[in-house]
Amino acid sequence: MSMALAQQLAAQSITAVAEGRNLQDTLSEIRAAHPDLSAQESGALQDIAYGVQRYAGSLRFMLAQMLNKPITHQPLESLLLAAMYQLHYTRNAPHAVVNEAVESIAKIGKGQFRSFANAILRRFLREREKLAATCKKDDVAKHNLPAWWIAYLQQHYPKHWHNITTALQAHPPMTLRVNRRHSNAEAYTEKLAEAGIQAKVLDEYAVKLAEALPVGRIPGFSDGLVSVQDFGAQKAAHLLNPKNGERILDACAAPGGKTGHLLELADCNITALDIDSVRLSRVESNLERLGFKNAKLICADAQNLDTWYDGEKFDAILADVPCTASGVARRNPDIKWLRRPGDAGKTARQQETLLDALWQTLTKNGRMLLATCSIFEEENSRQLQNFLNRHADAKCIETHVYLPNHHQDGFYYALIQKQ
Ligand SMILES: C[S@@+](CC[C@H](N)C(=O)[O-])C[C@H]1O[C@@H](n2cnc3c(N)ncnc32)[C@H](O)[C@@H]1O
Repeated sequence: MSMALAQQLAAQSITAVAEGRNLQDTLSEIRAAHPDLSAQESGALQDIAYGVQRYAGSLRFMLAQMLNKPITHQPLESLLLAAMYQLHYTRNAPHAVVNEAVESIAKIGKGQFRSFANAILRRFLREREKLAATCKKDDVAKHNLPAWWIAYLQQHYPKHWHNITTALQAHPPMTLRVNRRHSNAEAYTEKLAEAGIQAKVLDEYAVKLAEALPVGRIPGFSDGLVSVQDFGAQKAAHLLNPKNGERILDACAAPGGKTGHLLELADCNITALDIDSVRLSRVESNLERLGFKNAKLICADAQNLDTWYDGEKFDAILADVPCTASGVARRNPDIKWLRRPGDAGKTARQQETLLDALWQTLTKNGRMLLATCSIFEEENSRQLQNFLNRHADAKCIETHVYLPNHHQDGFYYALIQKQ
């Protein structure tokens, strides 16, 4: 494999995120432009690209400690960060990492950065333990979160903020939901053990793998025996509690993790809606894999009722509305650096319009579950309160805040009933 290529492409992704672009989309574009990447190169690209975002606070801080003035050339900084990540967090041969990065950097501009890059990376090799120790003195470097985000957590979660920051920089767990129509967590864990895969039972139908695996290696995945779904996300369908024969709307359904779970729980009539046709096609393939053929899939903007609603009310609605995704930032670590302090307020206003439209389609005594994968209160408790203030016929039945920890991501749920 060419380490230089993986490093260069990862550096491209670091530059893209620094310019405000989403990492996942950027990596899809990079892969599409390099169809000949080997599986190993693609894996290395993924590891460096995600790793740098996960630890960008400390990597940038350590880089700054070695500079007299900030680097203003983004591609140069990106290649240095990619190499520093490899030196500090991977087992790649250090001298190969440095040599490849210096050669790539030498090709930037007129080659004026070669000796500078060589000096920086060799110094990092010698002094990285000492530099890493200095990260403890800087909050952004220590928690790998922007200062405003740390301040927000300290203010809103005075008892838990430290655990949250620790969870947000860890690698996310890989959790499976066992399809109750076929098996359960105990029995499936035995199947995993036979395949030499270590796992822990979290509840009757949830299993956490000791290590993340490609889905192709998960026994029974392609036959719908299990789905990959975070433990916190698995709470949603239980809270909505679907019953046989009910008419249920999954209003923001893609990629269909919760749609499949609702159908595993009851033989209900599901309408799964999503604004994004590409993402909606993933709902279709997920349901097909699980063997559910009767869901009605609609590509539409849920708030434009004229375009999709047939006038027949729903017994229950899952409103898994788009949000800042602050609760799942460890799965998409670029989010930490892309979000801005006012973003939760902005998404909350978009959610508001969506929730008001959906409320009109709910039957009397019906229930709507407001769900977000956020830990920002604007999108959660404040959103709920504002909703209750606007709708005299709405009553909150229960709320749940799941903070990110070693078992689950961060989620918020509010079950609201129509009076
Ligand atoms: C948090 S994700 C949903 C995750 C999904 N419920 C699951 O469990 O797999 C939010 C989804 O809302 C969709 N969305 C955003 N705005 C929408 C709108 N106005 N109408 C319908 N879907 C929308 C997005 O395309 C995205 O797929």
